[in-house]
Amino acid sequence: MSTTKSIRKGPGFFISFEGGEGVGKSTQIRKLAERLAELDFSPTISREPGGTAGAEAVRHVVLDKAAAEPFGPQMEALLFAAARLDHVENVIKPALKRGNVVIIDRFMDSTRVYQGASNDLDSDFLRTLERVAIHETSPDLTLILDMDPKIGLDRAAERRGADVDVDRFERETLAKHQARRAAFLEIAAAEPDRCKVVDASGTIEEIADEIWTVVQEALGNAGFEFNRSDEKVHHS
Ligand SMILES: Nc1ncnc2c1ncn2[C@@H]1O[C@H](COP(=O)(O)OP(=O)(O)O)[C@@H](O)[C@H]1O
Ligand SMILES: Cc1cn([C@H]2C[C@H](O)[C@@H](COP(=O)(O)OP(=O)(O)O)O2)c(=O)[nH]c1=O
Repeated sequence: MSTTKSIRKGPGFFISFEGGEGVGKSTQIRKLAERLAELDFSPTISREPGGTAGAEAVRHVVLDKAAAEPFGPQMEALLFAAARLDHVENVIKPALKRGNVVIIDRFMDSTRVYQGASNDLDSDFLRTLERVAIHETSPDLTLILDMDPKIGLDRAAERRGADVDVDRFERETLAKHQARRAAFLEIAAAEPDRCKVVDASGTIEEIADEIWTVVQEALGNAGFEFNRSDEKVHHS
């Protein structure tokens, strides 16, 4: 374990992880958090929908097929936005203000991709909700983990075990998951400064190394200093 101290300048740094089901977001967030902790960055880690008591309550409802399906797409989009607003105000903004690195498992791009695919919602409505929910708190860096959704769904099924029911978004057809993959890649192409696409089909360590390279560079560009940035951080 490195004893290197990092020097923080100015506000914190906001990283979101995005991508389809089972692409390895939680696994990679854990890995990144370990490496940041070794440099004394003590990251704040959270997920969406969720992260506060209110947002976790929304999560419980919105990911439950039986409970949420009758709501329809508008109410669903409003609930995701409500959960996000609470999370931004009570967790994300305060942590950034303290100078923390904040890592969130899914954020506004998931709404753009998942709710944005609904033909019943116009883009102005979603844009307005996004503005209301996040204000100016958009990620400094978004890591889009990309791979063939078939592999991700198989991994997610394995993780869950055969006896547990799938959540309502995982149930959908492979074609829908392919369309979401394309939608995430479109966002990345439209916002190349914020979004970096990471090939998520390699081993856990290969992907973690790639993410670490991207994050170190982004933090460096944002004015964070690593006292010994050329030294590879030892991790087990
Ligand atoms: N690179 C990888 N290769 C093989 N299995 C992986 C890899 N990354 C994650 N997994 C496994 O796939 C499953 C889904 O990973 P997870 O990180 O929970 O994905 P997500 O958070 O994107 O849904 C877990 O069982 C995890 O251990
Ligand atoms: C944050 C967010 C998630 N979702 C969906 C995507 C996921 O299917 C689900 C969250 O489930 P979760 O189990 O957290 O995701 P993962 O499959 O990546 O481990 O909610 C939306 O539809 N809109 C949103 O704004």
